[in-house]
Amino acid sequence: MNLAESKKRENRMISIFEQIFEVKRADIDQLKKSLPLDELKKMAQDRPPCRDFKGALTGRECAVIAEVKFRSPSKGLLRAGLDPAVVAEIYERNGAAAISVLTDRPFFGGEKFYLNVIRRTVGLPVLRKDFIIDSWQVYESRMLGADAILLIVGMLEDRQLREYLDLAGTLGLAALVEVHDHEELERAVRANAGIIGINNRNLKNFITDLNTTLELVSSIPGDRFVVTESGIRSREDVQRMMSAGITAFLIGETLMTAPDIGLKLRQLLGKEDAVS
Ligand SMILES: O=C(O)c1ccccc1NCC(=O)[C@H](O)[C@H](O)COP(=O)(O)O
Repeated sequence: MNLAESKKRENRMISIFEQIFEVKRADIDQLKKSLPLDELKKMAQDRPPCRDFKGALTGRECAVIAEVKFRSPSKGLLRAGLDPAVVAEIYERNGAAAISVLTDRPFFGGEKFYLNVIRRTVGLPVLRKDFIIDSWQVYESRMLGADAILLIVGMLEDRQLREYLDLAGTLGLAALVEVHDHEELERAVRANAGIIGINNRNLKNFITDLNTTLELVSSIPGDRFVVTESGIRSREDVQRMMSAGITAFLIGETLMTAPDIGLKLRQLLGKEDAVS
């Protein structure tokens, strides 16, 4: 790809990222009208306690957060005709530590109700993977049955990041705070994020590069838990990250496009012989 082509691609991708933001904003404004915050807060309070997301990841040599992701802006359709609960059950049976669920419909083919359905099917903690840009969505995540939420630093101001982190904590939700470069990492650390996800995917041009994790990991204080996200394709990729001290991996596309999802997960975990 020459420079002009790469610039063109980046501009096209930025516009998708902006579109995601606009669609979310409009969606939330609409939802707030049909479900006022006070009502939502009551519904969120009535939920059973959250499962321990961080606890599920710690103490393992290799913990995979396996993602239920049917399509993506970068790759289009990843998998059709599979029940999300069946996918989650395969993940649990084959050694996943937690499940990540895309709840965005227009760009990722997800649904909010998947959270509850999956949580009732498996015993693992469930991460809501969406674009959180309003505190309303933090309450909504709790109401929908999430045990953890994703906060993307690049989409939030410092004030929002702190507010949503505090709110998540108050509601019993864990927060995976996602960064892609040094500046975002510094902001996440300053905001006191306990679980930091390094996204190997550049959300402006969608290029994935595992070196992103290798470059950032040494700047993360030792008291924070690190997850590497996106672009992990093989056991070799996992081992490369493990040599840098990474023990937790968020993996979507590689699992969702595998002919045998359970086998692929076992291979990534280095347990090819496990019973499916
Ligand atoms: O996956 C995309 O194309 C994408 C595009 C724009 C914003 C976010 C995107 N993905 C969300 C994720 O963070 C991934 O689903 C997750 O890290 C897993 O990545 P992968 O294993 O590469 O599917």
